[in-house]
Amino acid sequence: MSAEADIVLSVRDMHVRFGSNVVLDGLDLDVRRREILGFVGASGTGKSVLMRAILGLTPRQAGRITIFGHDLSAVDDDERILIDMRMGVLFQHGALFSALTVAENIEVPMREYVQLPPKLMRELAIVKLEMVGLKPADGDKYPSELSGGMIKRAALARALSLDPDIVFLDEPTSGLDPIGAAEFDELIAKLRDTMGLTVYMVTHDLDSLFTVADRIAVLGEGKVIAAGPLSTMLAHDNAWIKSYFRGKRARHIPAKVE
Ligand SMILES: Nc1ncnc2c1ncn2[C@@H]1O[C@H](COP(=O)(O)OP(=O)(O)OP(=O)(O)O)[C@@H](O)[C@H]1O
Repeated sequence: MSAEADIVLSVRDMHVRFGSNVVLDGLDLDVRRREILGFVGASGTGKSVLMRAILGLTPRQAGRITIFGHDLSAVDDDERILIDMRMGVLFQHGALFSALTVAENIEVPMREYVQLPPKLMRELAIVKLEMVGLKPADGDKYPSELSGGMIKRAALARALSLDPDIVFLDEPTSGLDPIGAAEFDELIAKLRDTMGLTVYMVTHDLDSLFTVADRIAVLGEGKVIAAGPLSTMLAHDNAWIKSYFRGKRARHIPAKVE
């Protein structure tokens, strides 16, 4: 496979601003098939904006997004729907519908994109629940009856509803205790290994970056200022990257340097 074919998502010269606030200023990024890419940057640098712009939820002033080989500005509505079906999203805080049960939440993308008999949708929802380590009976619960970790898992099950090729995770371990966060990281790695998923993960969680990210991209001043494995970050001389990866909080974590 050529290096180009191995790129699932590429962003070129992305510009996003809100009024005079320039957030993304000529950003380039590549995401490779089956990798777990950790995306980091100081608070407010535009990580969520970039993710939302890739998903078409935030307008961009300029830039080319190519996903699964399709230039997004050149696809028609039908092609766009097929592309959207191949992308799963876990928004920060889970964002489940509170009036729906967990199983109904997982069925939302199925109802939106494919016509399936209700019984089959329920069976598929239960398969997704089991994939993320929840029990079939959890499907009948409402989000308010779940722990924080269960909400993240349920939201992940919903992101996996249509068997996507890539999932976008916005701070998936925020709000979890260290054990819960480590279990969630393990789950993401397992799903990548078993389903061949590509994972785009915005995170502030150093443990996640040290343990499951294959590559890390750092956002600063509207651009990706560094991208590579952890070893690249640990050797980088940019001041923010140095203090983030080699600062006081990082030094206790045993690094898995390649
Ligand atoms: N809809 C919007 N309208 C106006 N400004 C916005 C909008 N969305 C984001 N911004 C601005 O874009 C900038 C980047 O925000 P963003 O949420 O992407 O940061 P982030 O890197 O994800 O931060 P954090 O790590 O704190 O979540 C901020 O200055 C924010 O105020």
